[in-house]
Amino acid sequence: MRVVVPFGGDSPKTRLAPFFDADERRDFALAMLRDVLDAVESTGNDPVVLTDRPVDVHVPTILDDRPLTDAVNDQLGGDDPIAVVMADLALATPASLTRLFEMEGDVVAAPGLGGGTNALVVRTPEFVVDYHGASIADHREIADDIGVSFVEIDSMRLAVDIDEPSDLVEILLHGRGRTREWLDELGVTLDTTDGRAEVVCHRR
Ligand SMILES: Nc1nc2c(ncn2[C@@H]2O[C@H](COP(=O)(O)OP(=O)(O)OP(=O)(O)O)[C@@H](O)[C@H]2O)c(=O)[nH]1
Ligand SMILES: C[C@H](OP(=O)(O)O)C(=O)O
Repeated sequence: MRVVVPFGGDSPKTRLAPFFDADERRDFALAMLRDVLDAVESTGNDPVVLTDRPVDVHVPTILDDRPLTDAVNDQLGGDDPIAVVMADLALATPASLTRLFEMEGDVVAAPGLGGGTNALVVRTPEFVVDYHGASIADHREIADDIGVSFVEIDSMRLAVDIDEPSDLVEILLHGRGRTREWLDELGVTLDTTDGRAEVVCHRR
C-alpha cells in the first residue's frame, strides 16, 4: 500500500520554540520524519513524502506547497487503498503501524491526543480529509455523511504526536532511533522529582 507521509518543511514544530531554535526544530522534525519512514518501510509498505519544500530523504517525494488538507486530498480519491501517516509520530513502530494497516474498515483512523488525526487508512474514493482543530471528530462526521465505516485504533504509540514541549517526555520514556538520539545529544533529560515527569534542557 502507498503510505503518504506529509511533511511541512518550511518552519516545522513552531510549538517547540520554547526549547529549540528554528534550525534545531528543522533538524528535529527531519529526525522524526526519517524514523517514521524507516518504521513504514519495515512494515513492507512504500512511503512517499508529501512536502512543501525539497527534503533530503531516501524515498520518493511529492512537492506540493498547498495547505496540508488540499495537498492530502489531492492524493486521495483513487481506487487503491492509501494510508496517511504524520511525520511527527515519534513513537510509531513497525508493529503499531502494521496493526493500523491491517485493521478492517473503509476508513481507519489513529486519533491523536488532543483531537488530531495522526494516521489514516482510506479504502474508499469518496473520503476527504479536513485537518486542524479537532480533526478526528470532523473525519468521523465526513465518513458518516458519505455512509462509510469509520474505525478508530486504540494505540498509545500512534496517539502521541510531538507538538508541545511536554510531548518530549514520551520520547524520553518510550522512544528510540534518531529522534531519541537527537534529544540525548542536545542534553534534554527527564525530571521525575515531582508528579508527572517533565523535560529539562540542560543547555539553556
Ligand atoms: N505537506 C505538508 N505537510 C504539513 C503541512 N503542515 C503540517 N504538515 C505535516 O503534518 C503533520 C502535522 O503537523 P502539525 O503538528 O499540525 O504542524 P507542524 O508544522 O509540524 O507544527 P506546529 O508548527 O507546531 O503547528 C506533520 O507531519 C507536519 O510535518 C503543510 O502545510 N504541508
Ligand atoms: C494536522 C493536525 O495535526 P495537529 O495540529 O493536531 O498535530 C491534525 O491532526 O488535524
